[in-house]
Amino acid sequence: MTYEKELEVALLAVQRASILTKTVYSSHSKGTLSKSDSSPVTIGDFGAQALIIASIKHAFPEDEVVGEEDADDLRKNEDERKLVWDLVQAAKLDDSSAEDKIGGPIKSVDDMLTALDSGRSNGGRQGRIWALDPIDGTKGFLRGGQYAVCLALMVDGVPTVGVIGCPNLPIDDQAPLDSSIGADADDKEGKGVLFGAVKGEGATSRPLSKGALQQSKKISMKAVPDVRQATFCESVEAGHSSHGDNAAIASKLGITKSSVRMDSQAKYASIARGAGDIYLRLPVSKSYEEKIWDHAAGVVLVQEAGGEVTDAWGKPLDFGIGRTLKENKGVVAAPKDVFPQVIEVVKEVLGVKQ
Ligand SMILES: Nc1ncnc2c1ncn2[C@@H]1O[C@H](COP(=O)(O)O)[C@@H](O)[C@H]1OP(=O)(O)O
Ligand SMILES: [Mg+2]
Repeated sequence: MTYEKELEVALLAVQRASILTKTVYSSHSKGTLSKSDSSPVTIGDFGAQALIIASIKHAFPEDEVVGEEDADDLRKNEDERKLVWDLVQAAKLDDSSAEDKIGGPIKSVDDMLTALDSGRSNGGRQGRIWALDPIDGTKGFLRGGQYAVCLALMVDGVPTVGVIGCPNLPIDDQAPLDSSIGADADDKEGKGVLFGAVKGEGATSRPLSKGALQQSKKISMKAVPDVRQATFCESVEAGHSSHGDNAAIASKLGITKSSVRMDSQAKYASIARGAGDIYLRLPVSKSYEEKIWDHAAGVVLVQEAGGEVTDAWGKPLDFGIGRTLKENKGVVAAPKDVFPQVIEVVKEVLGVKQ
């Protein structure tokens, strides 16, 4: 198998960071830091990014990382720095040989800040670059809903390895999907999934709490013989994806079931394992540029599970031009057999609006 070590390191790194996020999620304050309401951040975001970058740099020192966060705030604020350091020290895998593969614990506060700051790559078309969202769907995280820890390796601008940790999704790949799925504060038995995929090698899921590679099961998208029966997923936040356009598209496709709303790349993961079928993310603001870390891992997962992903005009997503998908608008993901039908209707609905 190609990229075997990359997949293993990414799975272990995301597993360890997910353990960290779960402790923050179950705390009363959810680690909220006083930043903007539109783009919230928690101590969990900083801790998870530091742990994951330290893992990558241990295994692949030459690789670059595009990470959502940096260490500027923690360098200025001693109290926040201490909170994150305590979190980072406490997050450990059960298995010490697995810990060794990702470099063991971070040794000092300085090493933590250096790791956190190593996510400043500008991305690009050449070489090996990881895209990292330590907590994707922070609004869902704060609301007590879905969130995801997302990591992808891009090789020459192409998402090639994708790993997503979803602490609040049911382990059961077949569990019926609705907007309230897993959205309870309890850390119930049966929750927490770790998804992985390598280009050309397929996609898998396994319980997040026992991340042994042997436990992985192959996942694939569901066949959709009649698009009218499809389940479509969209953002909870109306500011991230136009609920109106999504509804118009569903109605033109003859879909009568209401949408499943969930935060984060848990949507990509859910359709990849056939719990849902279609993911629509239609632009609300003309100026917003989607970030590569919000999509790279999800795209590998869906492609490897038998799906197709493009922007709202049917253009391939271009991950090779920097930290954002600036040449694309919106995202549409669906199983290959119904994709042409879906994208035609998306273009029709958006075209009518122009
Ligand atoms: N106007 C916007 N359009 C699309 N996505 C957005 C917009 N503003 C923020 N986001 C991003 O959407 C992601 C969450 O998506 P979802 O709705 O699928 O949960 C977040 O990473 C968030 O970025 P940020 O973390 O910078 O706020
Ligand atoms: Mg995000």
